[in-house]
Amino acid sequence: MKGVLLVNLGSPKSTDPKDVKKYLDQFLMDERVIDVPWLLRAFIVKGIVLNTRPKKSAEAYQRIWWEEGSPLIVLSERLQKKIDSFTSVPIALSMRYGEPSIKSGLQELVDKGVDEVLLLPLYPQFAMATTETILVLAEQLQQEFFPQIKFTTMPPFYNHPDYINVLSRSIGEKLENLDYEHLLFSYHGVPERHIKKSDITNSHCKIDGSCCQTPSPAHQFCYRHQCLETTRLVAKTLQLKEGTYSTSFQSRLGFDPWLKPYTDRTIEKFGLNGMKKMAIVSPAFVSDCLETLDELGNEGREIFEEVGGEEFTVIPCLNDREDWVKTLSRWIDEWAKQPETANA
Ligand SMILES: C=CC1=C(C)c2cc3[nH]c(cc4nc(cc5[nH]c(cc1n2)c(C)c5CCC(=O)O)C(CCC(=O)O)=C4C)c(C)c3C=C
Ligand SMILES: [Fe+2]
Ligand SMILES: [Fe+2]
Repeated sequence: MKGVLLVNLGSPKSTDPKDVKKYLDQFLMDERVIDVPWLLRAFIVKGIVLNTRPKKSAEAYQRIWWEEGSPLIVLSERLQKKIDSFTSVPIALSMRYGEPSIKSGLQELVDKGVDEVLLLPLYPQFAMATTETILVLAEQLQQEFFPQIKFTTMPPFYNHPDYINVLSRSIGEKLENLDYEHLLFSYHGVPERHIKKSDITNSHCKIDGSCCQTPSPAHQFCYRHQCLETTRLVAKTLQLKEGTYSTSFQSRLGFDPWLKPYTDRTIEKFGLNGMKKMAIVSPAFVSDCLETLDELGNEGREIFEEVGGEEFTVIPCLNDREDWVKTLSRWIDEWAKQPETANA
């Protein structure tokens, strides 16, 4: 029998700094997130980051936490429940870090008689730190605990016409009655090194002005290309005028170069240049989370207002909006109708 595992990033169990520390430890010790040799990673994470960041991050989580729990988890659960009501395929929800784990999600499906699983990472664009780490862990778990399971993986949907239509509609609805000067597409950043590591041609990705616009097999795994494509396709769908929108990358950590331009500096530059009204959307996430609610909704707004900006509109993620639920349900049903596949 076929079943689906939706996988999102995960959040700490609570806003207690101890739980935040445990979550950050699991997250940042992942070799696909901080991709340096284990000893150096342990020194950076356990010796430096975990001594300072949990308190600050816990305060940020406190600002956005809901009565039911972490927004990212609550919104992912709502999405799962709604998809469940549209399709007869069993659907489980897991988080890559924290709970519910990928192991428990697979067990839930196996207990229902599932032996063919569609892994559906809830990330539109491929990244080593998101999609790849989910697939690697799922395969490890399969080998160790679930040898009877066959996996199929949903490819990144950054340019899928259904996704682009839903995303464009969600943005269009917000912009319709909004007086704004610029729409910023702000994607979660990654270190530039990650882009080069994922380049299957070993030579294409220069992270310059043009590599992501030059066709290449590297783009199957190029996070930067995929983000720029999402922006381009939405702008085309909404007929946004050149110069009224742009792309930036948020949430950098550490001192290595990350994808540029950086969102915080871009917002600041806009305000310093006299912009008064801007809107921002974050299509690397399908569920609102710390990075949209606090980093954009609080910190981003503060930066803009400090340099003279007046209106800062954060467009929500797709969350559990009906057209998104129906799109995912349709993708799932289409996959479920296909004949059984070999182990992917
Ligand atoms: C080296 C560090 C990080 C990389 C690389 C990275 C990539 C990456 N992350 C997301 C999605 C999310 N990240 C979130 C939080 C978050 N991310 C990092 C670090 C890296 N992310 C940290 C340390 C944190 C924790 C918060 C903090 O302390 O500031 C979240 C929010 C989680 C939540 O609970 O709401 C999401 C979602 C993507 C898509 C990505 C690469 C493309
Ligand atoms: Fe992150
Ligand atoms: Fe590229």
